[in-house]
Amino acid sequence: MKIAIIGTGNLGKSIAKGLITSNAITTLYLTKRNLDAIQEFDGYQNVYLTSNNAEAVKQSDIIIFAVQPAHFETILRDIKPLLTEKHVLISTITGFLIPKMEAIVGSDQFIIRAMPNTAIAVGKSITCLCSNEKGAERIKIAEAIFNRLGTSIAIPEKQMQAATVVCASGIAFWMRLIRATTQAAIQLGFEAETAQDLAMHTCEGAASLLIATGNHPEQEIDKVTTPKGCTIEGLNEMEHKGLSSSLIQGMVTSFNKINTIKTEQL
Ligand SMILES: NC(=O)C1=CN([C@@H]2O[C@H](COP(=O)(O)OP(=O)(O)OC[C@H]3O[C@@H](n4cnc5c(N)ncnc54)[C@H](O)[C@@H]3O)[C@@H](O)[C@H]2O)C=CC1
Ligand SMILES: O=C(O)[C@@H]1CCC=N1
Repeated sequence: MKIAIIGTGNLGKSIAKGLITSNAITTLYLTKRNLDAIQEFDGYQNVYLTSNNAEAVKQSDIIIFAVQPAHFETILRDIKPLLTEKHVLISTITGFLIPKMEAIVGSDQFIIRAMPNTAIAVGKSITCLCSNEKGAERIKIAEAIFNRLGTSIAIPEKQMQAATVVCASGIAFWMRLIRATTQAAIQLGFEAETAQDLAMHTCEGAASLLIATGNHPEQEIDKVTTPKGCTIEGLNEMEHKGLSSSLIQGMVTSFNKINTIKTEQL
């Protein structure tokens, strides 16, 4: 696959790492205005670094946009004359709706929106996808790419904002939980490095159990909570302090914020 990433920042770099590691590319063009920050990709076979978006678009079939929302419209207008029937446009841009993209490049383009997260760098992103009518003909290509870099799921565009909070921002939420459990482990006597190992592998184990079994979290909790034991004592104390409520309220607040920000201000 000949892929270009337009805007190789935090997310673009994560996607690039995933694509390179999984050998998913024939050629990969990475664009950024200042190339200093992406020199780590210099020297990989068939990976080209450039600040010339037009060049990257001309040389590629699949164009993944990962710029800040405020920059996207200008970039789309600039590359519009270069688009041909080979191009599939995949936008990761938060809050930039398909009708707005169609108004710029036309509804006859293959347009897909993807909401991955930074775990794409290690092939573990859950990526939500939606497309315009034309793009539905190419959604399989997007699924093929993102399934190599984790798991993908097709959703209606109206759920993309919620997917952003749950999956993209979700990485930050889970990191904070891992950090908090690490701090607790240190207080309980582990060295910092060991404490983090214990916290992150336990987190991975919990998620893997649910993925492998399809069980509900409470089924797995029931297996751990010995009557009158330490687990239920700790769990109930966390709930008295508002653990579940705090997470739910935080995510709803995050969602409300996304819905109030105009694309130009994001
Ligand atoms: N960071 C994340 O975890 C996620 C981000 N997103 C979306 O992805 C987009 C990018 O987010 P980040 O990577 O966090 O932002 P970022 O600011 O780290 O990266 C954007 C990159 O685009 C480059 N850029 C700006 N103008 C350009 C141009 N004209 N040509 C080429 N490159 C240009 C910038 O130099 C920068 O490196 C945003 O729209 C965000 O909503 C979506 C899901 C997750
Ligand atoms: O925090 C943000 O607004 C963006 C959207 C998802 C990840 N970063």
